[in-house]
Amino acid sequence: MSPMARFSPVPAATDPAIIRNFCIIAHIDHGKSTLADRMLQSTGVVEHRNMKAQYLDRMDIERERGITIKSQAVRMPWEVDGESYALNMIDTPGHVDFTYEVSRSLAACEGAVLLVDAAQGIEAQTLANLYLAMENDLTIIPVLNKIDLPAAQPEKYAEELAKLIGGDPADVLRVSGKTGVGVEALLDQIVREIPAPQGDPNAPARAMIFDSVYDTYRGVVTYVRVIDGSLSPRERIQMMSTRASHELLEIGVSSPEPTPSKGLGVGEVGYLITGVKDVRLSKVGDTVTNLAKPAAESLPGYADPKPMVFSGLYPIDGADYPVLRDALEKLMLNDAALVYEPETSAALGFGFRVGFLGLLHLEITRERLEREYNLDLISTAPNVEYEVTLEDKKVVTVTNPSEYPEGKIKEVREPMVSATILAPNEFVGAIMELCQARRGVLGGMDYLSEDRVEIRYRLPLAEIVFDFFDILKSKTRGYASLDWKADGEQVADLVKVDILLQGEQVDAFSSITHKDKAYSYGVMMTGKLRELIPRQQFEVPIQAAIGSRIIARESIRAIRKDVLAKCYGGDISRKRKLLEKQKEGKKRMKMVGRVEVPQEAFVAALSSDESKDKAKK
Ligand SMILES: Nc1nc2c(ncn2[C@@H]2O[C@H](COP(=O)(O)OP(=O)(O)OP(=O)(O)O)[C@@H](O)[C@H]2O)c(=O)[nH]1
Repeated sequence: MSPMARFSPVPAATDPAIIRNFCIIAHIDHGKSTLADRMLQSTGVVEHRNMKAQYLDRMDIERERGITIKSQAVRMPWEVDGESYALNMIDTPGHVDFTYEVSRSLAACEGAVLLVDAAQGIEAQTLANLYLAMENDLTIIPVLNKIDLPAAQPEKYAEELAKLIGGDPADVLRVSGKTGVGVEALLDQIVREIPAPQGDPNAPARAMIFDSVYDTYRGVVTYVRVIDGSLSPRERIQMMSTRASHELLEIGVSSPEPTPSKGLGVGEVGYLITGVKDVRLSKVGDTVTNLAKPAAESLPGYADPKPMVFSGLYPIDGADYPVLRDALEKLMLNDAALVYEPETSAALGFGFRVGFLGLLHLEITRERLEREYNLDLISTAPNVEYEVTLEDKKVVTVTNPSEYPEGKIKEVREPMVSATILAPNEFVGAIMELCQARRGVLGGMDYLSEDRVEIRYRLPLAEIVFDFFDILKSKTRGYASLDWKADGEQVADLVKVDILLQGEQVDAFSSITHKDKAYSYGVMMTGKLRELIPRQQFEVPIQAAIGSRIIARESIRAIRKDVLAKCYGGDISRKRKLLEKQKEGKKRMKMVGRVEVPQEAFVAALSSDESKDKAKK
């Protein structure tokens, strides 16, 4: 059958009975975006010749890295037994940093396609997403993808999947997003199994915002799912959390290009444009209602995304500070999860302390700043947020090691996560060893099948957020998968390690670490700096210290050479020339006390190898 054979136009007035709202949930790389592409083709909304891989991933970075960052919603027509239906598909991101996007998308659906790679089986985010879908009472359609792969084991994994959600392995659909096999049967199944949306068409309008995106030409485009009532163009709407009202300039559906419509009714998914310029005014999780006839109660919202990782961003060239400030302001219009505030560092000058959802979010933001705004940036070593209680009971929140209070400290609390790791049995020992070394506490262990195990640990966020996943992957030959979520905080034995150059503290290198790891951080950093800082006219001691106690020490020997030595002839103009030349070179140096530190030393010392690996992915 040709891809166009089953095409029928989107029905004009959408009766909720023919609407199906669904999302595709999966572990990263199990093929969501590829399957979404194939559905767009099968339903005829994207013609074959216009098709490009990952149609819905519009940002350059998304395409290059092959990952989905922003969710998208598309409406597709589909016919079953001679009846026309409107399917709203919401594509969701898969990386753990963006879990909050998944939960928002789920709340807009009645059903979810649970996609599992037929060559990999269930992974940690398969479970995490499945649990999220179950919490939202969604109908789950289990599907094995990539059955075209020679390594696919559909029988084995159908059984695993059926056992997990309760059902018959024969009911697990088998598809290939690559070849298109089984995709039409899946679309039929979506129509048959996922319930039509229910809502009161005569009630005051209530629509839930599940995404909002900044567009340079159109301002903020807000994606909503209508629960009750309807919204029409030109009416005034109200955001229920802030009571702010706006005029609806345009309303429509994405199919997949934005197509204006006469309105959106119960169960429909579409977009709104109000001329608002800041995504924070169109908050995800908020309820949109009609200003003239407002709803009494808003829909249950979801939590605001909370930044987990903080890092200082500094322009290498101090003159770029205003460019960085404007760039962050613009990025924030499009990224409600990004938070920042100005900060100054004695070593690095003026910059910003920025909060991110995770390391991938940090890397992507930094890359966008450098690429889209032509900036060269130094990012300081990332850290989590600590809560410090002083002897006088005052509580200080620390997102930057240099803010760590000097006074008498009663206790320090650090954020914790509960982590789930899935791996083949043979790696249990290696995984436990790693988690133990990261101060983890075993929560439990379950066998999913005879050769796959789910291990649960409670760990400090700081131990898991930076290089944990890379190490886990290498210890398990790439077989383990990891998912985690925030899980309160705990009191811990933490200290601040300072790095001193010739007795002068360099704030950019300070770090908050567990007491047991302070020594190794000190040794690592002093060693790195000894390599990176050139020799000076005098000897430079490099020390690592906790308070006034020195825990590691290196030193850079002095150079003997005196630049003026060769001018003993006393020619004053030659002397001056030499000194001028030296001054030029010094411009690219930062002075820390009397020590000249080249800009590159900061960049190299602060860029950990693991973040470079991430950037390559
Ligand atoms: N052989 C084969 N490869 C597939 C199939 N579906 C996807 N792939 C490949 O699997 C990889 C990941 O696919 P994506 O569609 O980008 O995965 P995703 O789940 O959307 O990834 P995120 O958006 O990052 O969560 C790509 O290299 C695809 O080409 C399939 O049915 N068969």
